[in-house]
Amino acid sequence: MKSLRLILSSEQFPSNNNDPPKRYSPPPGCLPDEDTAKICRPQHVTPGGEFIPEDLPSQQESPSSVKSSEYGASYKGSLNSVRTSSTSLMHNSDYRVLNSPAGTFPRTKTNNISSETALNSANRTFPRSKETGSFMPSFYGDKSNGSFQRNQNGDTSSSTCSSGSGMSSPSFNEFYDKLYQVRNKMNENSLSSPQPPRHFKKEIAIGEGGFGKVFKCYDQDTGRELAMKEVKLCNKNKETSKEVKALMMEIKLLKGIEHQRIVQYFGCMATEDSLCIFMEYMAGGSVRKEIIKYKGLSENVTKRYTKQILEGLAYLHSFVIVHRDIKGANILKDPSGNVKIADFGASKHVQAVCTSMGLRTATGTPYWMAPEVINGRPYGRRADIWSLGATIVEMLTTNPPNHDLEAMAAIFRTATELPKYELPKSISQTSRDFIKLCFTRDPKFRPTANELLNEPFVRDVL
Ligand SMILES: Nc1ncnc2c1ncn2[C@@H]1O[C@H](COP(=O)(O)OP(=O)(O)OP(=O)(O)O)[C@@H](O)[C@H]1O
Repeated sequence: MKSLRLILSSEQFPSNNNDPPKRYSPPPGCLPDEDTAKICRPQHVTPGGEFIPEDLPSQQESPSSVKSSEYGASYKGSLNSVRTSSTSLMHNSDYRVLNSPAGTFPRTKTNNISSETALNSANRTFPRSKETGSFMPSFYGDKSNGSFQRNQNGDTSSSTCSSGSGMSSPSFNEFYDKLYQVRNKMNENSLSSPQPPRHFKKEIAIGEGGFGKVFKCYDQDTGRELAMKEVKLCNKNKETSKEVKALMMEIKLLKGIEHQRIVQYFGCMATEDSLCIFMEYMAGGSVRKEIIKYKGLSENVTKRYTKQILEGLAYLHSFVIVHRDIKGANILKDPSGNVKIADFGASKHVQAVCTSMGLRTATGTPYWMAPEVINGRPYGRRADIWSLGATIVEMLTTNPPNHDLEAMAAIFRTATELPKYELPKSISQTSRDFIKLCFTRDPKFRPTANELLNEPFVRDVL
């Protein structure tokens, strides 16, 4: 087992892409000891794959009272480590096995990624390969698809497991119990959360993503305006129905996530030929549009948005939800110029629906993605922090790091090197330091959202 642990830890960051394939799973028949099992245990609690075991706060915080010093881990000293590339304080284990498709990947090869059009078409979400869960060539093998459930005895268990047995340690059950509580809390919240419209009028299309169009809608019973993401259902089959059901379940639960920095889901509806997801209408459109319109944002606006994104992330993370696709296009503005995080939790299901219909949903790029995500390695909430760093670069310069590279080249660069970007000369050292913190290569040393909220870059922003 010791040797297995060594393999596991040596896998964290490949120094060389030519390294031979490595696997997370122990050899057949091998029972994992507790540490190994911790890493190999199927980690996703929901079919959505957003709940990923890691160090939960000893007392799960109330979703409405996210406080700093969450999750026990501290990154203190990591700014120094960023600056000096030397050692940092150790965090508690922050490894998770990611089982589900996630993130972004190139659909088409663009010859000129630096062109606005190329980047726009390339910044959509893409399901990774089911087989590998990785954006890198499939070196790393094994991914499980754990889904969280309680058995009749009230024990928590996972429906599938990549490494087999050894899963009955009390601490695992304790851990899954905590997640179960979080899930229940969401469930409770969702009962009192806003409902989808019963009668509505579809208005103009306000945007289009990789999976369908987004329309403005008018609720004919209440007079409120909403946004509706419509995914066309064609070539339906059994698998499609299953995925649609899973999506609807997930949205029902995600309705329980209510926060001023999060775009509210209202519900979901499936008709014969389409699937509609109702959410809060954000009249200001996406930050991506603002970036393009104004050819980048000022440092002050960037700080303000960053603080608000961090507040939203801290809240999502308190539910152990990893967004996995933080980027300008998923940050939406309300009429007063405040931003909220959109598109969390459901995109994987939407991808699954489209994939089940044989649609090529592959879009997007990995420019915002953390190295551990690209490598198909265990990842968690800190992957969102890396993407936030890329989003800050996007806000300040109009493009994420490595945008001058073709998507595949960018994948390799992110997997092996620090991201390349050039900030305007006028940008302060405080901002530069903050971005570097987000780009802390080792997720163990990367700060959490709550920790970042105490950084000078955002601390005093009103
Ligand atoms: N709730 C909303 N309110 C207002 N506009 C929205 C809302 N949701 C989405 N939009 C607009 O629709 C556009 C497309 O959104 P969508 O989530 O479908 O795609 P995306 O995030 O740009 O790409 P992908 O989902 O493929 O990664 C957004 O960029 C935004 O301009």
